[in-house]
Amino acid sequence: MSEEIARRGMMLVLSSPSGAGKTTLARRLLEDDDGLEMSISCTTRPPRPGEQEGRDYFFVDHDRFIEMQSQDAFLEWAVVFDNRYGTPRKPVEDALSMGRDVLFDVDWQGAQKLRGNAARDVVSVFVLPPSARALEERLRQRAQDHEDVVKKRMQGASNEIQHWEEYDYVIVNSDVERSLAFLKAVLAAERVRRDRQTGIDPFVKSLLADL
Ligand SMILES: Nc1nc2c(ncn2[C@@H]2O[C@H](COP(=O)(O)OP(=O)(O)O)[C@@H](O)[C@H]2O)c(=O)[nH]1
Ligand SMILES: Nc1ncnc2c1ncn2[C@@H]1O[C@H](COP(=O)(O)OP(=O)(O)O)[C@@H](O)[C@H]1O
Repeated sequence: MSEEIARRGMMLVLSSPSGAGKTTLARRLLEDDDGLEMSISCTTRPPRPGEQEGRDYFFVDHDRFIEMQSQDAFLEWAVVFDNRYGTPRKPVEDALSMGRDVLFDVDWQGAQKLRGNAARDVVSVFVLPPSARALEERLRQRAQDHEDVVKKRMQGASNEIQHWEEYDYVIVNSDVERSLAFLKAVLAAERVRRDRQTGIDPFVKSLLADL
């Protein structure tokens, strides 16, 4: 059984313009997959209604964020829509060393930095909205951001989408169930990549020895 064979954990990176649906997809994927854990970022952005400390983000003030930067506590960090966002280093390193997979919801800058640190371990997926109108509707339907925040995110969408070609996989998120099925397929296929299965070589050797 392939489950018994040791392998390195992967970093599954999801990016999209704000509102395309990556948070929704990430939550669903985490519910259905025990081998995957979320990298919870720190942010200086204020919490939205319903967001929980330690589940959605660690909400920190600007000074604390700068302090963490100076302590090298982030695997990567970036400024997005005037706020700072950063990936705490330790939980990711611990999970990967235990062969667990880690899911990241980061922008194109974060994806570039993670690839720069560990290209072999990164599998990246870009999520596109089916249309500009759908994106705007989703941003408004979320109804948790003020109008000027929605406008800023619509304006930022083209900038984020410019980077779609840097990603391994691209999913047009028309229907959540369909997109989720694609994401699960990516995860399943990437888990059985030969070079990710560190235990496959000794396994094959012992198999051959028993023949
Ligand atoms: N580089 C980087 N980007 C992040 C991090 N956490 C969140 N982001 C990105 O910051 C952007 C804004 O996130 P957020 O304010 O939660 O709004 P959302 O786009 O509607 O989910 C999104 O593109 C996220 O992917 C992080 O730790 N590092
Ligand atoms: N495939 C989809 N079809 C319709 N609405 C969607 C779809 N995916 C997400 N949404 C909705 O769009 C809004 C933005 O989704 P969210 O996951 O918060 O996006 P992101 O994390 O990319 O900013 C939410 O209200 C969510 O319920």
